[in-house]
Amino acid sequence: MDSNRLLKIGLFGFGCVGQGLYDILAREKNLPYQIEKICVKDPNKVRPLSSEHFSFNPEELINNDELDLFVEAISDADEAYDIVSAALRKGKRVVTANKKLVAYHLPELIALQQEFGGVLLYEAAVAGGIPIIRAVEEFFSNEPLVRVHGILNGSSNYILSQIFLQKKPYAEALKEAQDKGFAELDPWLDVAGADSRHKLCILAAHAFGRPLAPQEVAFFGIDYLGARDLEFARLNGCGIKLIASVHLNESGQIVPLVIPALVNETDDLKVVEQEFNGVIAEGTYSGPQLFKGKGAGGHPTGAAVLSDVISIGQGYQYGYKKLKRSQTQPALALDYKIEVYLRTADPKLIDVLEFSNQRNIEAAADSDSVVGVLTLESLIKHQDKIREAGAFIMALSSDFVKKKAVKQQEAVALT
Ligand SMILES: NC(=O)C1=CN([C@@H]2O[C@H](COP(=O)(O)OP(=O)(O)OC[C@H]3O[C@@H](n4cnc5c(N)ncnc54)[C@H](OP(=O)(O)O)[C@@H]3O)[C@@H](O)[C@H]2O)C=CC1
Ligand SMILES: N[C@@H](CC=O)C(=O)O
Repeated sequence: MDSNRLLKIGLFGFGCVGQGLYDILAREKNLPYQIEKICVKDPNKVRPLSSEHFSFNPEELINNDELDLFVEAISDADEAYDIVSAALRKGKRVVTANKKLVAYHLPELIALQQEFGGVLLYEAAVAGGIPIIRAVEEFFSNEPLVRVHGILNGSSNYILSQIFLQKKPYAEALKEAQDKGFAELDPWLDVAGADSRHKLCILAAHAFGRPLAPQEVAFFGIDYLGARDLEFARLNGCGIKLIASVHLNESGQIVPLVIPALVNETDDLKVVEQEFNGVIAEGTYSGPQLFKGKGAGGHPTGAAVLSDVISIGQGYQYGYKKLKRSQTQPALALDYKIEVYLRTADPKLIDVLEFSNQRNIEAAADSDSVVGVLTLESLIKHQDKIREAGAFIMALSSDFVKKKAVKQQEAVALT
């Protein structure tokens, strides 16, 4: 292939991410890439480009052999799966930003690449503009990682910043995250922790050679955060961040979890505000390194997609080095213990969870708050009950390790 030739891109999706990529390519005129055709869904939508740029039929793009590579940036993970797997079956090169698609189908997507000779990159799917997949895949390819943890969802981090720094109500902050294009089409994915879970599953494959199925990972979010929880955090001199974390315990078993956590002033993640993400990759020898950058938004995500486009154009593909080297797949460390705070209107939930070292923090007319120790098994098993009860649960530290002194809380009136 002529290395100076303009490479033609077939783009799926022209929302926040698709337009972000388009805009960057329009500004960076020296790059030998051109978006040739864009597939979207709604024929009645008013577009910023003329109609000849668009198609409403994914197959028209997939079957167009003049296109050199594809970028998939649509909002529907199931339809994205159809598009990406069809393109890989034709041996095409594909870049996707869709974390749910990758988290649910990674082993199959790897197999499709091997069988048909296509390539799939997805840097934008985890932590937006931060090159964290490339860092754990390449920089840490030989150094064992102790832990990877951090803030992987820009919308919920934006909401928490607005609540803590600007004292805005939750609903207003969520609306802003949606208006700015940070949130998923279904924002439950962001605020309930499901989007962070998808990203954690992908990270675990590259960091520990252990692709996690989303069903294996317990997830909790900020959707039930209330005034009493904010007061509890403030009383302890802490903020709250939505943390996704994965590490191996002393027996080599894996501990994945998504859960809000208290962060104090000395926590490296405390400085990560607004739509930024922060990921700490802790190498056995290199120690902890904080990667901080914009986790959502058209330009940061478009830039990550563009980096993949350029890399794929230059022949790069993931080596899945740790995955290929791993002899056995670590089991979940079900007996792993984690210190948490729980506030619930259903006192029976506290009994069901089987806390150890339980201490009562507050008994109010409408809810009880306790701190204590729960096992990973209890969190996995009872996560639906916790959600259904509308309870708010958070870890007492962002790495689940450092013990925190928790002050007794006076009853505070809900505002
Ligand atoms: N927003 C962000 O900051 C980030 C988003 N992502 C991921 O990137 C992807 C896109 O997100 P985002 O740009 O925010 O989403 P938007 O909702 O802004 O845009 C989605 C686009 O997908 C198109 N679309 C939906 N279904 C289909 C379909 N079946 N066929 C063709 N086109 C379709 C829509 O078409 P139409 O215009 O006709 O409605 C729209 O153009 C998602 O997977 C998201 O999780 C990843 C990182 C960051
Ligand atoms: N909705 C996501 C977008 C990027 O992945 C987020 O808020 O982080």
